[in-house]
Amino acid sequence: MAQVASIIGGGVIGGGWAARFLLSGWDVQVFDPDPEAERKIGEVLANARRSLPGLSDVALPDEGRLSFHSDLAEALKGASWIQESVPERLELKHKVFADIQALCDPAAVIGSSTSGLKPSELQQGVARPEQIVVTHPFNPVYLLPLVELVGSAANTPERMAGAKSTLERLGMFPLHVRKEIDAHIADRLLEAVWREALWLVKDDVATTEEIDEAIRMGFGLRWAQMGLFDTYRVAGGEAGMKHFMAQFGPCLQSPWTKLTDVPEFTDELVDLIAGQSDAQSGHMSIREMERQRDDNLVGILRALKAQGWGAGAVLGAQDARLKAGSDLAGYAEEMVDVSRPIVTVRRAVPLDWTDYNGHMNESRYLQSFCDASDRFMELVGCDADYIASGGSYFTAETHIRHLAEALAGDRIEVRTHLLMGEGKKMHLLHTMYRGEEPVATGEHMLIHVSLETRRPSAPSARIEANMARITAAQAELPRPEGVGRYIGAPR
Ligand SMILES: NC(=O)C1=CN([C@@H]2O[C@H](COP(=O)(O)OP(=O)(O)OC[C@H]3O[C@@H](n4cnc5c(N)ncnc54)[C@H](O)[C@@H]3O)[C@@H](O)[C@H]2O)C=CC1
Ligand SMILES: C[N+](C)(C)CC(=O)CC(=O)[O-]
Repeated sequence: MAQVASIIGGGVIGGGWAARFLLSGWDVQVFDPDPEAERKIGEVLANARRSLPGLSDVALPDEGRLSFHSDLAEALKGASWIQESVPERLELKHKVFADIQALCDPAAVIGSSTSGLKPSELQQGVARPEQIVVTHPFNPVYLLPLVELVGSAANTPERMAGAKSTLERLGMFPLHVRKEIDAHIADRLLEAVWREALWLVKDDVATTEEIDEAIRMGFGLRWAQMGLFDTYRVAGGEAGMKHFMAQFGPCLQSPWTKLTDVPEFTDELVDLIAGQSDAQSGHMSIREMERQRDDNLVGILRALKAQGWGAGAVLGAQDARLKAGSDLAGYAEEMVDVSRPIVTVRRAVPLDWTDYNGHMNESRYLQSFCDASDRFMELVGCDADYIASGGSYFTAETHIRHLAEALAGDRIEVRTHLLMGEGKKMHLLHTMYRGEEPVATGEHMLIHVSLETRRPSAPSARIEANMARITAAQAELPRPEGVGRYIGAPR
């Protein structure tokens, strides 16, 4: 049975949490007095569905059930995680916690999305302080892995460990903030940069657009992958951080920054900033900007995943977790039902696989079929150890047919039919499905080779035996439609 998350407050951040839980297979129950909450969450979810599933190279669990409740007790029913995301006002959060604790399971975690309040402040005067922890996420919650996990002396190590493990299973990176402090770690940094930026606009040094260019064309890109200290260590040259500090430390004493002075939010300043911001990007709606942001983030995150670095390493670990729990894990020759086409790929179409036509680019069909061939090779015994011992398959010929369009976020499955597996030859027909609709076929002839001579060679006896077993098991299957087709209108 799916686990249940209760989302209390479904605005920008609550909506993002709802998407993160739902697409990770949890049932989600929302409580928000705003009559527009259902529509707003629906729009956030639409963006999340096209971006989050494709971050993984393995299928996410089936989506959970989403429901909206006007009765708080109903929204809390069965919830093992309760995420509070109401406006940032301490007295409101206290009232909400009192209402929640009167009705919820005392074993459930109550996570607060607060950007700045300390857990000990949130816990003041509540019935069960130990139940409440800060779980501060980053927008968009469904894509960014960071969540600052902050407890107080009232929270036991067991409760903190339990919360951490749940967040990890959601594909997030819980950063344990060891000492509670106003605004945790990340918002302290963000506030400092924001304060400086406001001064630069107020003093007419730069426009909002020029400041954004200064970030996204340079150090913003660096920060996405190495953060502040590793970046500066490298900037110190061969002598590293000590040299960097000796060279640039004195600048901190000179008036490079306005530090903690806050410009007064006069009507004039608000109009100046909002006016420049409208001129900069007012031609796009907020939803359009969200989609552009998501496209960019998915590209960056997937590039980092290929490097196994930073946030990309978190994605890689999540993929490994999802794969380990699926039928596509490891070498399972005896466990797989080979009497029908074998599932060799199950995943969603990533945003960065789509092209100017708004659908999956043709190169990605080949990539998926290549992944399917790799999985099939593994199943017959041509796994990593076998390849390291010097034998492998090369693809000699490929024919792909496109039958329907696959769009970003679509869940696709490749089922593989062994048409012939004898001696050096392995003839495969992969069919890609969305649900039960065939989207494409890929017919491939692979030849077994010696990686030493780079010439065709006989496979191992085990591979031969496995291919014979699968050929026999699939012999009764109807010959798949389209096998042997060449380019041209069917005759
Ligand atoms: N917007 C941001 O960039 C981030 C905000 N946060 C934190 O998340 C929390 C929520 O912020 P946002 O989502 O931005 O605000 P928001 O204004 O978009 O959403 C707040 C939602 O709470 C609902 N609400 C008000 N009273 C309620 C009640 N008694 N019970 C249930 N729902 C109620 C409102 O109808 C609204 O939908 C704040 O604590 C904020 O500091 C955390 C990370 C980033
Ligand atoms: C502006 N903010 C303080 C609400 C921002 C955050 O808390 C985190 C974020 O997503 O930038």
